[in-house]
Amino acid sequence: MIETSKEPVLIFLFGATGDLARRKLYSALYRLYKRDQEFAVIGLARRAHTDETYRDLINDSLPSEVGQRQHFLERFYYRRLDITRPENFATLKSFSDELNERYQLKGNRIFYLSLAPAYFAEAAKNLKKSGLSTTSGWKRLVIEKPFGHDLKSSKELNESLLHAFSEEEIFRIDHYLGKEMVQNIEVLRFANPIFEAIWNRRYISNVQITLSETLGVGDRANYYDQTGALLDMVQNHIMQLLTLIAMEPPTQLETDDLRYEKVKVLKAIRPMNIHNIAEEIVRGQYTRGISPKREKMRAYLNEDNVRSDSDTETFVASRFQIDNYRWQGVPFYVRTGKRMAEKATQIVIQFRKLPKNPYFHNVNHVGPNLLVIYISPDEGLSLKLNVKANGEAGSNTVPISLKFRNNELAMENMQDAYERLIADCIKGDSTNFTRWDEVLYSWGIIDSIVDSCKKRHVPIDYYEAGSMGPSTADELLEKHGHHWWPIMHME
Ligand SMILES: NC(=O)C1=CN([C@@H]2O[C@H](COP(=O)(O)OP(=O)(O)OC[C@H]3O[C@@H](n4cnc5c(N)ncnc54)[C@H](OP(=O)(O)O)[C@@H]3O)[C@@H](O)[C@H]2O)C=CC1
Ligand SMILES: O=C1O[C@H](COP(=O)(O)O)[C@@H](O)[C@H](O)[C@H]1O
Repeated sequence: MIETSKEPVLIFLFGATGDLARRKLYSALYRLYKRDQEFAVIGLARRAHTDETYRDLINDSLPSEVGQRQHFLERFYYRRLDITRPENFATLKSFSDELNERYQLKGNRIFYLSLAPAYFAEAAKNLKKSGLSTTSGWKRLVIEKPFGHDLKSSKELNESLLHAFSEEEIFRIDHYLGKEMVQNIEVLRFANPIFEAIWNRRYISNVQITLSETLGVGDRANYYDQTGALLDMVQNHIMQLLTLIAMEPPTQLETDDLRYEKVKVLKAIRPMNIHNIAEEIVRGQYTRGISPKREKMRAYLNEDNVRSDSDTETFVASRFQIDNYRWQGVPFYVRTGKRMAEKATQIVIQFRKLPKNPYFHNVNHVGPNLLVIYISPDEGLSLKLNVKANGEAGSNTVPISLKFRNNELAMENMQDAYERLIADCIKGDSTNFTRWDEVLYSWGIIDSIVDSCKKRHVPIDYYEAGSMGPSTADELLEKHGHHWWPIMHME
């Protein structure tokens, strides 16, 4: 049983009618409620709702098997609010004091900004101006991604937030850091001395990080068409996974020890420039295609609210190089995209070949050792080895996999990413949230890509919806003597 702090809290949920709230946040709050977390929620957005119709909306967002809904729903209240109107914030003050008394919430407050990023700074400013962020308990600001749209805007955003909240009170959420197997990377690496010995350029040939999605842009084109895969997925989730794989062992597992090590990796990633960009990155966009379920899928350009001449990338593949002792010369290949053949998040660590292959007569090819970290939908690990083929001559080998799989029952009872991160926020534990300097250095790398792509006019390569991306993404690895490992499965 996972321990959550029982500190009660009043949650101000901005963007209460939005996609993220409906798809993830209400079910995460339900699970926290089931673990006896005490809270009340004021849902905030512009459209008209009464408390009752808001509770209906939440009810509809919960999975069908959820029981005991009524008591859970009763702690949700709705107030109409436009972020751009400070007077709307002022009217919340007496209501929040009333809820604080009614539910004995000790003045503790979380302001969760599940909003378009353009509103983050204004929301923080109005929270301060209205006095809502002054409270007798603790206060925390949870801020969704993306944190700015480039280095300059992220610095401006951070400065505005700091007028109302301190760095310790700002929880920049990256839901990948709440995933079970992402949190397991640190344990796998630092609790197993056998890996520490070989986790470096002498034994590792390359690292491959894949975040593939089958979904298209859906109804989020207003956001996505301005953003693209590089900013939506690489700047945050992929950079975080890469730093967890590449960081040095921290001396302790305290919040800042881990984050310092992650920042060191980000500082060592080689920025892109106009001379190398065309070699290091592939930008793709999906055309129409057929889904694995044989359904027709539209091209990105035909999706609702996408500009008809949009050159937004829905796929990115790139090679990153880390200029430090441990990783010099080891490529970190990453790829992510919408409308790909399969939904999967996995990391493959490919070890170097034998220095000399004594099994060259072997009928089977002696493949490299692979450590695969399955993040989703499968959760587990596998280590690919070569062993003697049963009953055959000793020189004949077969590949086998040693596997660990999170068992399904355990997975059902496990916290999901949002639940775990909201619980951490209530506890005041920011280990799995992004510190400001992580954001800063990550934007530095992304800016170098965006600027170089513009100057070199890196084109969009088209891929059929339902495929694994454009063929140029394969060529990106082939020219370095590597290839993408297909998505692997645990069974
Ligand atoms: N959806 C997802 O899968 C993910 C989203 N995120 C991030 O979460 C955040 C929210 O995304 P998402 O839920 O998809 O966005 P949506 O567009 O679905 O929702 C936006 C919410 O903001 C409200 N809103 C819009 N304008 C105002 C305003 N002026 N004043 C007050 N409220 C306003 C909307 O309600 P109303 O129109 O009624 O005002 C709605 O509730 C974004 O930062 C996004 O990047 C992060 C990871 C995944
Ligand atoms: O942050 C985001 O993540 C989701 C993918 O998350 P996952 O947990 O389902 O892998 C992505 O669809 C969305 O575009 C992006 O904003």
